[in-house]
Amino acid sequence: MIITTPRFTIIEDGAINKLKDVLKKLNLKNPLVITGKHTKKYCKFPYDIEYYDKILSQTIKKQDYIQYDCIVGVGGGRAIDTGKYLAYKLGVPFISVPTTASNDGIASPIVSIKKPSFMVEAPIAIIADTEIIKKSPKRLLSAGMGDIVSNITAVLDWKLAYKEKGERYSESSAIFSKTIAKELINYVLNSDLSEYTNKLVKALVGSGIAIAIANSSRPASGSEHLFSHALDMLKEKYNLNVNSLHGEQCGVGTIMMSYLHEKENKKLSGLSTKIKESLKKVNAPTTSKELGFDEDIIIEALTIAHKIRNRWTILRDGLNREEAKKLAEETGVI
Ligand SMILES: NC(=O)c1ccc[n+]([C@@H]2O[C@H](COP(=O)([O-])OP(=O)(O)OC[C@H]3O[C@@H](n4cnc5c(N)ncnc54)[C@H](O)[C@@H]3O)[C@@H](O)[C@H]2O)c1
Ligand SMILES: O=P(O)(O)OC[C@@H](O)CO
Ligand SMILES: [Zn+2]
Repeated sequence: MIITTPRFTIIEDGAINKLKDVLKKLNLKNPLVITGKHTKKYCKFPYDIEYYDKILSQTIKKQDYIQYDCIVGVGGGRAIDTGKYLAYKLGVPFISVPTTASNDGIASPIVSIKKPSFMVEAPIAIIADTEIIKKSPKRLLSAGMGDIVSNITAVLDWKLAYKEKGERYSESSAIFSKTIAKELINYVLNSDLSEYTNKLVKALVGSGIAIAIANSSRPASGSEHLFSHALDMLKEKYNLNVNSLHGEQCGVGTIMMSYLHEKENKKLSGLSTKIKESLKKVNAPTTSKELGFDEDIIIEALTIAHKIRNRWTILRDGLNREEAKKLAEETGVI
């Protein structure tokens, strides 16, 4: 198993201006920049630029990109994910330049733009300009909290799979991932949030690295992500016009899945409420209404989540409609 982690990680105001130095250190000379329409304004570099939706609308042919020796993703989750995917297809390194902090894709060795998500190499460098990220839409920064609290239930599910199914489990990456989430939750609940963005970026980078060390998304993706992926599936199935973000969906999923864990383990009592309070403090959604879904979609997502992928979690062989409805009601999600 080859574990790849970023060579350089820069998290500071003005970091984007160091892209040239990082390329030089890595002996990379001709990048292609992948970005989105709202974030092209940050790409003040002398390199070729393509929009991520153009890349996704066509079949990637290696010969069309032969002149580039790396890909640089500048933007939100989809821009970064598309750049990471293109780099994988071309067999060249990827440099992640997030302009917001909405999920841990900024550092993870995972491509989610194609379903199901799959492992690729970690970005060779992460350049997180906190000055730009701080100015990004607040809603995106709230969504990032959802992809961090997810680590709590992801690790609980991973431990359950180890105990009940003998699945491979890495204590070190589990503790790393869980601690990142607990630290951010405690900071959010006990502070004025003045350092929130900086701490969120570090947490998302750490979460991506925990995935790299485990060589699996297990430290950051459990039953709460199954619920989020189920919502994504239902959005497509029913052609729903709901623009909820990955992190927002995962946050609501974490409230419910931590409640299921709490019911089986007295030592966890109060966990779901604490998670909900931390999401509320950063204005992240905590109900189906705030997410934009009708109650019956939430219930249906809960009943199909366990089938999304072969990953053993607290959902075990799945909830029926009554159990799903009860869970969503008792946690205040519906
Ligand atoms: N690979 C992984 O580990 C992983 C994990 C979770 C999600 N993802 C990917 O992330 C996507 C979701 O990402 P998302 O929640 O960021 O949504 P998104 O990428 O769909 O939308 C983010 C929006 O915010 C805009 N934006 C970003 N930075 C901005 C800035 N500084 N100022 C103004 N606008 C800015 C972008 O242009 C975009 O319109 C998923 O579809 C998936 O592809 C990947
Ligand atoms: O493996 P998945 O479930 O796509 O998870 C990846 C990432 O979303 C974890 O935060
Ligand atoms: Zn996630």
